[in-house]
Amino acid sequence: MKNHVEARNIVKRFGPTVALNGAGISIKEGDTHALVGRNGAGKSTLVSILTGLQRPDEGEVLFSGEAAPPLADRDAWRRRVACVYQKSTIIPELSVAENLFLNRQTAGGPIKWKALRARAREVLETYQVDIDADVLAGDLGVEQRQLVEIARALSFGATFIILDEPTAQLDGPAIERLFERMRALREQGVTMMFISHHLDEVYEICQSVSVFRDARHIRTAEIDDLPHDELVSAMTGEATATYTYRSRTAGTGVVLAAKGLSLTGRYEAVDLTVRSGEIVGLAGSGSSGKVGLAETLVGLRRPDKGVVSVNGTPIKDVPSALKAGLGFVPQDRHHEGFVPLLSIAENATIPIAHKLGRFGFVSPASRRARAVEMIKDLDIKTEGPDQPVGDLSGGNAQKVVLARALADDPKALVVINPTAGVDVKAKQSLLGAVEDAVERGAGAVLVSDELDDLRVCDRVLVMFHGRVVKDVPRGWSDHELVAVMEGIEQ
Ligand SMILES: Nc1ncnc2c1ncn2[C@@H]1O[C@H](COP(=O)(O)OP(=O)(O)OP(=O)(O)O)[C@@H](O)[C@H]1O
Repeated sequence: MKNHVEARNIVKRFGPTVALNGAGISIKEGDTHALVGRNGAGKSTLVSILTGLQRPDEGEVLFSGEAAPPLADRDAWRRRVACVYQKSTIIPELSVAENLFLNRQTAGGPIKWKALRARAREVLETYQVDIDADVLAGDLGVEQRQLVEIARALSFGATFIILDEPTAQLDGPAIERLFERMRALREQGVTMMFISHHLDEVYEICQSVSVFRDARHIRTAEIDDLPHDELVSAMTGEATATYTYRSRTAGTGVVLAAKGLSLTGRYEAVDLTVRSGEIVGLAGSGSSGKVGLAETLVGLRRPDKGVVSVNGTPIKDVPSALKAGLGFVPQDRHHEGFVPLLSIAENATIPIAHKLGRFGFVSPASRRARAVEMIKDLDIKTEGPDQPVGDLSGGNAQKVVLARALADDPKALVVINPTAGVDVKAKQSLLGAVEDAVERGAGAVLVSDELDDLRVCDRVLVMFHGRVVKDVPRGWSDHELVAVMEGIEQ
């Protein structure tokens, strides 16, 4: 079989950072090929080069043995390759039909809306996407948005699709549906590159894999020839021990409490207490209400009924929650998590600004010193504390968000999917940092779609259709927890 896609000897620099250093990839026609590597290894940079969004400083890209088109010829690129990005490129204010035909070269003249809608319906039908072309894209969930993006990609004629962490925001059943679709696409001859930090997914859906480390290509193998531990050591350059979950005894002081909390359409009648020295997990499927509940606990949402108190103080919004001693990692780090133009030092230390200097003055030196400490603790890959967070790789930006939540030595901590987009090894430092904070006396709520994250919890509250249905103590099996999450068992 010929190679469908090849990148050879790619060098890409961003100022002093070498994001790709002579790296390459070669993907066989019809393969679903994984690209794996630690945060900052250069995966997204390769994606931007393979999709013609960035020009490499050196090296070349070939499609079916032919040189890639000039960067300016967007349509020629769209016919060869498409990408479903981590961050949706769908425009929420437009309808699904408009999104499908966005940027498409038309014969000129005014847009014919009726014809456009009809063509959109045809595209959706061809690719078996069961979504109304007239609805606003902003009203679609993550899963549906991805399907629209995939249909859009295929309708340009692309036979190579890159899926950049497509599962990061999906729950278990939605991931399975995505995999079903990927298998069907593969049967139709579509070649795919799949990026994920979940190695079990790589083993489930891919036939071959390339590993990048520190801007270089390390290894390519058939998936069956590369056992899990070898894959992890290719990624990290060392043997990595499995995480040891620590045991602890909760204190008596309640640091976070909710009583009779309800928010119409999201969750109902929730009572919750978190004590100092304990981690309480919140688990449930996408529609369980867990994220809505967590967002209420931090003051991002106002409940219709009930009260939340942090350290005994009732809160009404985010500032009052922070003042009462809360630290939190939001679900959508791109919107609420950090300020991209500010440096790591500034982002990571915003909540401790009042502690670092006297009379409200934060000395750049102490801010820098604290940031350097956090960069080391959380293993953030960066040029240094003065680098803007917007320039960091996705996973490293996520670490800055956690660093910020922890900076003020919070009494109560609420973290929503803190390890999303974070590599295998870095996950351990993040979970370790949460466990450290709890050992220092904080109480934490950890909301996660990942069973491995939930294992650090002393108990897990499982939500189903807006209600807490079970309080599961430590020591559960995957099967047991999933059965409760899916409403099969109580
Ligand atoms: N626009 C930019 N300006 C400066 N540096 C950048 C820019 N984009 C990427 N980098 C740097 O290039 C390196 C590679 O980043 P890249 O986003 O490709 O990593 P990644 O493998 O996709 O990581 P992740 O798993 O966290 O998404 C990182 O050190 C990053 O900080």
